[in-house]
Amino acid sequence: MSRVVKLAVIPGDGIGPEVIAEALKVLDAATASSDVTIDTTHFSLGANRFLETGDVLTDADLDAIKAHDAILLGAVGGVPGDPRLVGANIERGLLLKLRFSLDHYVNLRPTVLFPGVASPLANPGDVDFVVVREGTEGPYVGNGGAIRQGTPHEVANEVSVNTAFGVERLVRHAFAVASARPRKKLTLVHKTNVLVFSGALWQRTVTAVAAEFPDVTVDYLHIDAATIFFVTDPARFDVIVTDNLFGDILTDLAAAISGGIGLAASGNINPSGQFPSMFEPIHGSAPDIAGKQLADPTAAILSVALLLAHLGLSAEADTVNTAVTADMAARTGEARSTATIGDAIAARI
Ligand SMILES: NC(=O)c1ccc[n+]([C@@H]2O[C@H](COP(=O)([O-])OP(=O)(O)OC[C@H]3O[C@@H](n4cnc5c(N)ncnc54)[C@H](O)[C@@H]3O)[C@@H](O)[C@H]2O)c1
Ligand SMILES: CC(C)[C@H](C(=O)O)[C@@H](O)C(=O)O
Ligand SMILES: [Mg+2]
Repeated sequence: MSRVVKLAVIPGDGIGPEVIAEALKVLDAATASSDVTIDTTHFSLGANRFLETGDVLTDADLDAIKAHDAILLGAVGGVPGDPRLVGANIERGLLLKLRFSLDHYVNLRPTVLFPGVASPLANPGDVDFVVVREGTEGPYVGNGGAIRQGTPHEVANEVSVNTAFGVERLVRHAFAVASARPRKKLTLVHKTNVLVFSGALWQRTVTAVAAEFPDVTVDYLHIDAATIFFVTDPARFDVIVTDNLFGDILTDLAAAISGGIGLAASGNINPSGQFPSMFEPIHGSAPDIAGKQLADPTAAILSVALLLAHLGLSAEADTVNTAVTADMAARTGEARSTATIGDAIAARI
């Protein structure tokens, strides 16, 4: 009997719809001859929707999205600084609201330097690591405020919230990821020398959970030193566990050293399965290249592979990864449109 997967698709803004069109093309190809039917529902959400209707994410939208098995998102957000979007809070009111409401506490961001892909580093070595970024806490929670705004005496606070519950469940997940990989190495990245309260909680939690995973080697780096090693010796990393903000910044850097932001995929995972997990390229809506077919859809396509693997469709996920790997190996440096790359990858399936 055929399995039906209900997929919520949020193409979003800017290059989002362009890369999602290619991701869906590849998803179609990967599932065409399997016994899985992907039943997609498109949700028109993002800065454009806000400008048209004033809505960001209604309760009805959220309820409808929750009724799906998984979510595929392109990118949301307008031109940074667009005065019409000031106060709209698309990133917090939409993207972060989805991550928080659907309890996406694991933000999984793999980095692989694929054969044939050029890195800006002279000697990158064998780059193959995964950042396990916390997704529901840190300075992202919106615990802050400002007084005397707009005056020379303004005080603005943005509190980083770290709970024992939130840190422990994420750290345990990261250890499980590390334990399942050949090198079995986990690096905590933080700033324990300055962020002494949250740092102590993260450090203590890693030490405690390590006892459950004696096969995993544990390492620690301060965030500033980690950025050095990302550039000088990225092959040293296997699994990195870190907080929401450090993970955000590190994964754009990870993308840059492994061939560019157009190749970097991610999964916002709710491990319990209570809510649908969400898969998206790490990049944003790239207003500077939107509508020109200049965006690389590979990150969105690799996000489809993560989605398929998460749904237990590992054969289909492998098919997508193999097609992308072959396409990357065959890249000559010649510019190709977004659709040309999508077509080429779909054709390899
Ligand atoms: N997940 C998301 O929806 C998400 C993520 C990041 C940023 N944003 C939002 O997107 C908007 C633009 O943000 P930004 O400019 O800081 O970051 P961005 O990732 O959109 O763009 C940064 C640079 O990378 C390039 N780039 C991005 N994706 C690319 C691709 N697939 N192929 C080739 N080049 C690509 C862009 O052209 C730009 O030069 C903002 O509103 C921001 O808040 C959304
Ligand atoms: C748009 C923004 C809220 C988001 C984040 O900071 O998590 C983005 O940069 C990302 O990396 O997915
Ligand atoms: Mg980011």
